[in-house]
This record gives sequence, C-alpha cells and structure tokens, in this order.
Amino acid sequence: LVRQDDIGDAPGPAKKNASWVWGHELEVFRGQAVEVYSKWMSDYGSLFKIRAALFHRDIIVLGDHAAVQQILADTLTYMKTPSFRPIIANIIGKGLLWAEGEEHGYQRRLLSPAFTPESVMEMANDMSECAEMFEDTLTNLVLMNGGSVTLNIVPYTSHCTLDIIGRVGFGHDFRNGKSTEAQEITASWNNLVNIGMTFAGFLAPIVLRAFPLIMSIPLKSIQAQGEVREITRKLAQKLIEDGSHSEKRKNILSILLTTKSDSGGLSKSQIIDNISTFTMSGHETTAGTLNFTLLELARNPQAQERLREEVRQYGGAISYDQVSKMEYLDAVMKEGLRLHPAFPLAERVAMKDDVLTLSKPIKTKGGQILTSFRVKKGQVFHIPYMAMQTNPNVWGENAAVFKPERWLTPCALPPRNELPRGWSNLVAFSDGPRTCIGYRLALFEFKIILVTIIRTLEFRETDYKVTQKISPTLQPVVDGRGGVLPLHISIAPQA
Ligand code: HEM
Repeated sequence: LVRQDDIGDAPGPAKKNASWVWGHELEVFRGQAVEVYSKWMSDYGSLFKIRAALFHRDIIVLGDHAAVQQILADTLTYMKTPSFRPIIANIIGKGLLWAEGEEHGYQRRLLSPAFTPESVMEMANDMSECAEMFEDTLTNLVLMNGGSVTLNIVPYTSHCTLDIIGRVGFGHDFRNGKSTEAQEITASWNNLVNIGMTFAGFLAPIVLRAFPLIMSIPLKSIQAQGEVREITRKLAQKLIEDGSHSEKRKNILSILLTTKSDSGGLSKSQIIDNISTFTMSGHETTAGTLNFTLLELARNPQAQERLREEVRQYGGAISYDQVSKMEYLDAVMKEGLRLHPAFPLAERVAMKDDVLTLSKPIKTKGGQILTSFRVKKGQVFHIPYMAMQTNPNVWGENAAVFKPERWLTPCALPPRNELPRGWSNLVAFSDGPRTCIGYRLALFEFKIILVTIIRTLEFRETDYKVTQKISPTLQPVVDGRGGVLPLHISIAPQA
C-alpha cells in the first residue's frame, strides 16, 4: 500500500530510552559527531523521529537525499531554527550565514562577485605565499627538533587559513597568526570549542529553542560565543577605518564598504557582522577539513605517497591550472570533505505546512508505506550531512573508510540517483540558495595548502586517540580537549 500520511507514526529509537527532560538529544550530544544518528539511520532508515529536549515537539532526522534537497531548495518554507540562529548571531553576528528571506537574498547577491571563478583564480598568489609560510614554519620546527616533531597541527592550519582570508577577503595581514588579532581570535575560538563540548554547550541551543529570549542570561557557553564576536567586531572596526581610505581590488571588504553609501544598502552593523562572519566561516571550516584530511593521509601512507608523487610532477609556484590537473589531489579532497564535513549537521524548521517527497519509500511503525509525507508548521528537522555521506546503505560497506580511489574508479561511486545533487554529489557545502558561498575559494585554498606542505613534509599518525565532536564545527578531540590533533611530521624522502 503506497499512500501519503503525516509522520506521527515514523520509526525511531524507543521513547522509553529517552530521558524525560533531555529526550534523545543528550545521547546524541554525548556520542561523537553524528555517531548516534548514523547508527539510528542504519537501524531505522533515512527518516526517523527522536524525542526532543525540554518537552519540545519530536524532531525528524532526515537523511533522504530527495527530501533534504527539497528542504534546502525552499528557503522560504524551511529556515534555520530558533535554537540555531541566536548562536550564529552571538558568535559571528547577523551577517550572511544568519540572514533569512529577502535580507539573505540581498546580501547574497551583493557578495557573490567576490567568489566568482575569476575572483578566486586571482587569489592564487596570496594563497601560495600563505601556504609557503605554513610550510616554512613546519619545516623549521622539524629541523629544530632534529628531523622530526610531534605537534598539534590545529593552530598552525588555522593561522594559515586565517592569513588567507585576511589577505584575499580584506586586504589585511594577520602575519602568519602572529598579529594580536590573530592570537585573540585563535584563543577565543579555542575557548568556545572547549566550552561547547561541556554540558553548558549542550544546554545553550536547546534552552534557546525553548526560550529564545534567554540570550541575556549568563550561560557560560553563550558568554564564550560573545567573546569571539567582540574580538572580530574590534577587528572589523579597524578594517573599516583602514579600508575606507585606500584603493583595493574587489574583495569582500571593498564590496561591503561600497554598499554603505548606497541608499538601501547595508547598515554599519550589518557590514561589521559580515566581516565577523567571513573572518570566522572563511577560515575555521577549511582548516578543519584540512586537519582531518591530513590525519587520514597520516593513517594511509600509500595514499599520501601517491599524492606526493602526483604533486612532485609539477615544480615551482602553483597555478590554478596546475592544481586543476591533479586528479588524485581532487579525489583526496573529496574524500576528506565526504568523511569530515566542517558542518556535520544542519537544522531547519518548517515555516508552514508542506509535503516532502522521499527518494525511497519508508515503512511507519504501523506498517504503512510512505512515498511522501505531510509536514506541519513548526516541525524541526535535523539533517545529518555527515551521516548521509557515510551511510553504508548508499556508499557500501567501506562507507566510513578513506579511499580516494573511489572517485577515480569507474562505477565505484553509488549511482547518481541515490545521491544529492550538490557539489560532487555531496552535501558538505549544503545545497540550494544557501549553499556555501565560499566553496570555490575553499576548494582552491585547500588544494594549494595541501600541495605545498605535502611535497616536502611527511605526516604520520601518533598513538593519541583522536575522536570527533561538533563544537560548533567538526573538531578533533584528544583526551577530552577539543581542537587537538597531534601529528608526527618529518621531511619527506626525495623520490
Ligand atoms: C571546506 C570548507 C568549507 C565547508 C565544508 C563549508 C560548508 C558550508 C556549509 C555546509 C554551509 C551551509 C550552512 C548552513 O546552511 O547552515 C556554508 C555556508 C556558508 N559558508 Fe561555507 N564552508 C567552507 C568554507 C567557506 C569559506 C572559505 C567561506 C568564505 C570565504 C565560507 C563562507 C560561508 C558563508 C558566508 C555561508 C553562508 C551562506 C548563505 O547562507 O548564503 N565557507 N558553508
């Protein structure tokens, strides 16, 4: 029997196992990033229901790519939730990532010229210079320590990507992470990451969902978010003062500053908030993906060697054309983004009643088969991007294994009709009108940095056990500390 019904009877984990106050959400929080959702997805399929914390209406966890695509395409019906938006506002301000509706459309159109393929190509020199400073720093540390060193790679990668967004986005020099602003950004972000992993971090979004006005109540994690914002706001003020009297090429800052004078343009606080938004989302995301990809390469010496061989075929400065030709590099990057997306989970709420169509029918607890289902206004969805990209029912038994070759072998990928339509059939950059505006920049800088360091340096795994948590982006965790990823680094042997 195929019919349309609402989702009251959807499958899902037993209610008796949910906490009275925290629902199933505490269990999800305590696991590694989307670990529990992945397990439930294999137990109950690509649509299931969980009990929400603080007596909120049940949450639908949705991994069906067609229904997810429908949600991401319709940004007027499905918006970011009341528990998610205040947190974005608090960390990076009310910029593009926060805006909804017409305001979002306006800001998006305004800022898009900074991210065209041509604009990104022009960033190659700045990116290469920053990547070379990163390579020099690591090489010096290796040499100073007698030929090899074990270090936490996280701050070094962050400094490199912060340097890049500073230069290409704002014409600002963070001096390889040494400037006061860079140090303050790193320290406040690190604090936020670690507080976010505690119970206070769990509490913040669910309390906000229940009582959206609670921002004024001194929750520790909310204060830590505010700290990051204060620091980037201070930087933004400085950039506006410096930038207004110098001629710069078209970058994020110059676009923002030109709009100020237009009638109906952005207000000063929207400009400041967008500088904060791009400073943070423009560097922590790429750095995170790079860190985990380096870990995968450290764990897979053969893949690392194959990548190095490919890179060494090209000498000297790295151009856009050169990186575009490196096929294995491209496969390594896709695999890194598939297994470790910086945003492992998205939350959306339905603003009105709707009907979502599924790519594969599901069976309700009562035995009905649904090919589509009715959504009620106010329904909250969790879309676990990371679980979708590592779902063994779609990606096969080795779904969780780092295997760049799958991108290069004919027929090794799942059939297209089982995958989302986003970049490379992944959802790492989301999809639809809110797909990551910086994805071209991210892909190019990712490749330039990886090429630059992998040609001279060798990365090996250490004995530390690295796990993954969402706080607020995907973080490596060692012994309970977030933002820690030890790697063993030495000079790579010449071929
Ligand atoms: C590997 C690196 C990156 C990944 C995996 C990534 C991923 C994402 C994802 C999944 C979203 C959608 C978030 C949501 O809907 O809640 C997003 C949005 C966004 N990203 Fe990225 N991102 C990356 C790099 C960057 C870079 C380098 C920039 C800027 C230079 C950037 C700026 C933004 C902004 C401003 C948005 C909001 C776009 C909108 O809502 O219209 N991201 N990103």
